Amino acid sequence: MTEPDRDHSPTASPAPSRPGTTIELERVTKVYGAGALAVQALSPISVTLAPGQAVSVVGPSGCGKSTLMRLIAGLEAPSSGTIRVGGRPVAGPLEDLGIVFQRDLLLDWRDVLGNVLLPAEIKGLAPAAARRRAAGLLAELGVERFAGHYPWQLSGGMRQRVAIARALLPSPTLMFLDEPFSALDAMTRDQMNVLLQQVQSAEHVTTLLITHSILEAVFVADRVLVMSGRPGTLLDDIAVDFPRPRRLSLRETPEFSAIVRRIREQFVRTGDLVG
Ligand SMILES: Nc1ncnc2c1ncn2[C@@H]1O[C@H](COP(=O)(O)OP(=O)(O)OP(=O)(O)O)[C@@H](O)[C@H]1O
Repeated sequence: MTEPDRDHSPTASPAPSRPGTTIELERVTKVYGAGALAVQALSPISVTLAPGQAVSVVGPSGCGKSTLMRLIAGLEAPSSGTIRVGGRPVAGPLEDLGIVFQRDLLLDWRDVLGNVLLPAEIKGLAPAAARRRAAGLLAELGVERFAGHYPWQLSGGMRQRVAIARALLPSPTLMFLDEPFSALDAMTRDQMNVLLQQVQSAEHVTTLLITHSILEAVFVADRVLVMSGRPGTLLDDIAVDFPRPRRLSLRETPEFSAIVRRIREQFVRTGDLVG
């Protein structure tokens, strides 16, 4: 099925008035297992993400990107160091968080609207307001015409749009995306990059995007964290202040290319990329 062709207005549904949430990491490490079988996934990482900031994390396979995300989300505990979200130490799974994975995990027996409304049912949100919010998000993501379709009737890109709408339904202040577009074809992925930065701006949600794609990392984010190979630590922290909304033609500019080159050069230096 082809992607719907429409103008994705970032103002299609009202942005929440709350700002995103601050994330602070102080000398966070993670070791899996013990003794001879121990795997040091993360070396000490210290970083602070500002409310509403869109941050990409890019790094070689196995460097601990997903581990970092799971630690911040409270799905696993760090081996040492502290993580604070909204000023409070993370002590368990965060509630005020929408997560999008590479596999969309949509329920095949629920239509699109039913999938998007799932968090409202789980959290006991007011049904009428939840339906209004769902309709606004589906419009913002360009899939409102598919509200009554089932996931198996949608393309991969449309399924991920629905997964993003579902993650954002309760208006979380945090959204984490772990390789959300890596299973999509190149053109759909480009389109999803444009859409994601529009939605992120409209929703003012503090966003963490885990990706292998340097182009995607730079295009979508206000800031790119570059990680070294395992044990992962921060090699670089780059501000990306191109105005929004961004168009794909941004990728052709010398300024964009300079940031991409800077990141590539780090990986060539560490031997994670052939120069
Ligand atoms: N539950 C676990 N038990 C043991 N080792 C683990 C566990 N989870 C991750 N690891 C190891 O920790 C390291 C980092 O894994 P992680 O999945 O965070 O990396 P990643 O950068 O997200 O990788 P990829 O880009 O390939 O998805 C890897 O060596 C992995 O094998």
